[in-house]
Amino acid sequence: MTSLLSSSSFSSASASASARRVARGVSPLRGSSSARSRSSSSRSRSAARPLLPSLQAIMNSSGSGSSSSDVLVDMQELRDTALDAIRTIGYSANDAAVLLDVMMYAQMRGNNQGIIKITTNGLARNEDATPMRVEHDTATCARINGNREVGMAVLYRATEMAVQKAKSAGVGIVGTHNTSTSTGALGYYCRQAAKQGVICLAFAQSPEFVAPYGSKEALFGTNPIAAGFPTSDTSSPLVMDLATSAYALFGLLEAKTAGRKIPEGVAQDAAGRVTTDPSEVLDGGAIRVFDGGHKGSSLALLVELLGGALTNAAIEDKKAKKSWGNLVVCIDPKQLGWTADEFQRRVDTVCRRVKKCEPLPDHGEILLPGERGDRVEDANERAGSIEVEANLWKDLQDMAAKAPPRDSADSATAPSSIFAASSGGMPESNGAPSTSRGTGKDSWGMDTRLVHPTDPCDDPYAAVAPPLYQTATFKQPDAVSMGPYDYTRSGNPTRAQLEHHIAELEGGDRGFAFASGMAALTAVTRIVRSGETILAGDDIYGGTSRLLGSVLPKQDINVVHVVMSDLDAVESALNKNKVKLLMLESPTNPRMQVIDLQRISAMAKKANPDTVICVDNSIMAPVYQRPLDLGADVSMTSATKFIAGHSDVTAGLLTTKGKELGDEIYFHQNSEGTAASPFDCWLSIRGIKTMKLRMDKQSDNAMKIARFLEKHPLVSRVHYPGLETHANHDVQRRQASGYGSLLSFNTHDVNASRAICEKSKLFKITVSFGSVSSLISMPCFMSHASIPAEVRAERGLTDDLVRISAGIEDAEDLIADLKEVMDEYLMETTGKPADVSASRSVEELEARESWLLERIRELESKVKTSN
Ligand SMILES: N[C@@H](CCSC[C@H](N)C(=O)O)C(=O)O
Repeated sequence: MTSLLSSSSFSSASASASARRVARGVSPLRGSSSARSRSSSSRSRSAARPLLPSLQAIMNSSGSGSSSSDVLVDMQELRDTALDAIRTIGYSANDAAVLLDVMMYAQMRGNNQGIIKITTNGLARNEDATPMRVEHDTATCARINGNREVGMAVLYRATEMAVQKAKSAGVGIVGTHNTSTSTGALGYYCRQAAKQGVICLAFAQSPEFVAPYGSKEALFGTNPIAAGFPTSDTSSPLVMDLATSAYALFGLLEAKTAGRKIPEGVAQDAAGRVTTDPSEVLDGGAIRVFDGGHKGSSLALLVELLGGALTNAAIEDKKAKKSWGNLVVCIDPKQLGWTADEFQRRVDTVCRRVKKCEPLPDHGEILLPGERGDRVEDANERAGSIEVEANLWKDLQDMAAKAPPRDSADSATAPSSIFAASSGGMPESNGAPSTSRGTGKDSWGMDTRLVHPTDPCDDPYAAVAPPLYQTATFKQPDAVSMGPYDYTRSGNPTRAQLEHHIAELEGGDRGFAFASGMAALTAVTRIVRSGETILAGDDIYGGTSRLLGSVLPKQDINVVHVVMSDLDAVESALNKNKVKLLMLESPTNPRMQVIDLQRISAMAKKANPDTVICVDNSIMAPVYQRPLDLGADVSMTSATKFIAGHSDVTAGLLTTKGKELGDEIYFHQNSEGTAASPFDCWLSIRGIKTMKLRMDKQSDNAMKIARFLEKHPLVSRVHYPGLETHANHDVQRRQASGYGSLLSFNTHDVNASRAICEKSKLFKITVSFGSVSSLISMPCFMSHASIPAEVRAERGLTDDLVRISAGIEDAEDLIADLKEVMDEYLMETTGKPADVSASRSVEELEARESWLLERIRELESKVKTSN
C-alpha cells in the first residue's frame, strides 16, 4: 500500500537506484567536510545540566571522544542499518519506516535533525504510550492526542489528515498534542504535503528555551515555522523551514560540548546579558529570538499560540508536562479559484523573480529557501552514498546488529499509510472509516453519523428518540391493498430504522437486523446450494464453527477450513475449490489474529468473481472497520456486542452490497422469521449513538491491560492487535482505525487461567464481549465449547486461553484487580512473589527471557542517558 506521504524523492526505491552506483560498504574519507564538522562534536562526553532526555543524550552520545573521520556509507546500507537500529527500540515496521523517512530527509540535506537521534536516545519510546487518537474531527479540522507516541509518527499522521481534508474540503487544519519527542525537520512534512499539490504550513511548539524580546526568562521553544508550496516540478516543492530562535538548541549543545563559543548576540545569560558562553545560556539563560527584536518575538508567540494554545499542548511548565504541540494547515489552491497548474506556475514566477534579483556587490547568488539543502541532497542522491560521522555509524551498526530477524513488513523502508484513508495513493477501499470528508451528510465523521441517522420512517412528530413500534401487525388500508408494513416478521418501522442506519454506517446498499449474530450468518449461508463450497478460517467463533461443522454438512454443503493468516494457503485453497462463500473474521475470535481482508478479498474475486465474501465484523464494528470498503460483499456485526453495548440485547446486523444479494437475504429473513424484535432494535438504535465513545474507552483500557499482561510472569502470550509485537499489527493499522476491546492470553496453566477468571472482582465471567462492563471467559469452556476438543487441539486453541473484553471502568482498577489475583496465584503455587520467575515451561521461560532482555536494554539505555 502506498502512503499519501511516501512519495519522497529519496524513497527507498530512488535511494537504492543511486546506491547501485557505488560499491556497497563504507570507505574512510580524507579531508574535511560539512558533514564531518557537523557530527564530530557529538562524540564528546560532557556533563550538561539536565535538559530534555533526548537532548541530554545527544550530549552524552557514545564515542571515544578522540579525533575521528567520517565514513562514506552506501545509501541503501545506511537506510537498512538505520531501520534495523530503529526496530531495536521496539517500533512497528510502519512507524520505523516513518521515523527513518523523516530523519533521512534531514540527513540527506546535511541538517542536524538526522539519524543521530537514533543512537542518542532521541527516539526513546515512552512506557506509557498508547495509540494516538483522533479526539476531535470535522470536515476541515482535527485534533490528535498523540498519547505519548513518538512525535514524528504523530505529526506524520496529522499531515496526512490535513492533506486529505484539504483535498476533500479545501482546507485541512490538524493539531497534535501530548508528544514529547522531536518531530525532526519540520520541512519534511511540508514537502510531503506540497508534493500532493497543497500549500502546507506547519508550526511546532516546544519547551522553554527562548526568551521573549526584552525578557530575561525563557518561555518559547525554538518554535519553528515551515511552509511548502507546490511548484510545476511536482517532485520538488518550495520548502522553507525556519526556527524563530536566533540559534538552534542543538547548536548550543554542540558548542558547549566542543568547548566553543556561540556567536555574539544570539543568546543571553541568567541576568539577561548577552553571552557567547553556551554554559551560561544553558544555566538559567535563554536563546534570543532570531532578530533579537519584537518581530521575531511575535512570530515565536504566533507558534506558541497556534502550536500550543490551539492544540491543547502544555502552555505552562512545558518541560515538566511533556505535552508539546504541532499544527499543520493545508490549503488547496483551487479554493482561491486556481487550477493546480496555474497556481504552480505563479509560484514558479515569484521564485524566478527572487532568483533574478540583482545581488549586492558582496553577495553571491540569491538562494531560495531550502535551495542549499536541496543541492546537498541532490549531490548525495547522485552519489548514492553519504558521509556519516564514524562513531555515529559504528553506534548505529552496533544497535542494528541486535535487531530481530526481519519479516516482510519490516523490510519496507518507505512508510505505508497510517490509519487514515487518503486519496493520494492509498486505495479507495481502505477499510478504516475515513477521516477526510467534504460537506453534507455523506461527508460526516463517524461520531456524527452515529448520532444522526437518516430517518426512513418519517415520524410525523419528529421524535428525537425514535418511537418503538411494539406491534405484531399493522392495519391495512383495505382488504385488497397493503400499507408499508403488514406484519413485524416481514417488516417493522423500528427495525427499518436500525437496518437503514447500519447500511449507512457500513457503506452498504441494504441493512438487515436479525434475532442474533448466528441468525444473520445463517441467512448468509442460505445463498450456498448443496454441493457448493464454503471456505472459512480455522480460528473462528465457536457458534460459526458449529454452524459450519454440524449444520451445513447436513445439507451437503462442503466446508473447507484454512489458516486465514497464511495468504499462500488461502490462495491455494481458493484456487483448488470453487468457493461460493468465503467467511472471514478479523480480528479472529478468540485468538485475535488479524486477517488481511483486502488482499484475501482480491484473491477470492480473482479466483472466482462469483464468490461472496462475508466478514464477521463484530470485534471491530463499523466504528473501526468497514469490510465492504475492503472488498467484502456482506458485513455482519453482532448488535449484542458493541452496538447495544450494555449486555441487554441479542441481535445481529447484516449489510450487503448489490440488489440481488440483498433481495435473497431479505427473502430468507422473512421466510424463516429470523428478524430481530422491535424492542431489541430500539435498544440497538439507542446504543449506537454512544458506540464510539464506549469503544474508544474500551480500546484504551484493553491496550493498558494488554501491556500489563505482557509483562506479568504468569502470562506466556498476549493476543492483541494493538501490541507492536502482534504479527499483523501493521495490517490492523492499515485496515482498521482502532484495536478494540477484546484480547486474549495464554498462561499455559489451566488452573492459573481459572483462578484469574474466578477470583477477579471486576471482570464478570461471561461469554460475549463489547459490554460497558469488563468480561472474562475461558473460550474452550464457554464461547468455543461447541467445537469438539480434538478440533480445538488441531487448531491450536488451548484450554488455558483466557479472553477479556475490556469495559469502560478505570483502567487502573481493572489492572489492579488482575494483578492482585495473578500475584496471589503465583505466591500460592510457587511461594515466590510475582517478580520472581516460577518453574515454567521452555516456551514460558523463553518469553520471560526476552522480556528480561528487553528490560535490560531499557535500563542500559537509561544508564547511558544519565551518565
Ligand atoms: N452458549 C453459546 C455461546 C455463546 S458465545 C457468544 C459470543 N459470540 C462470544 O464469542 O462470546 C453457544 O453455544 O452458542
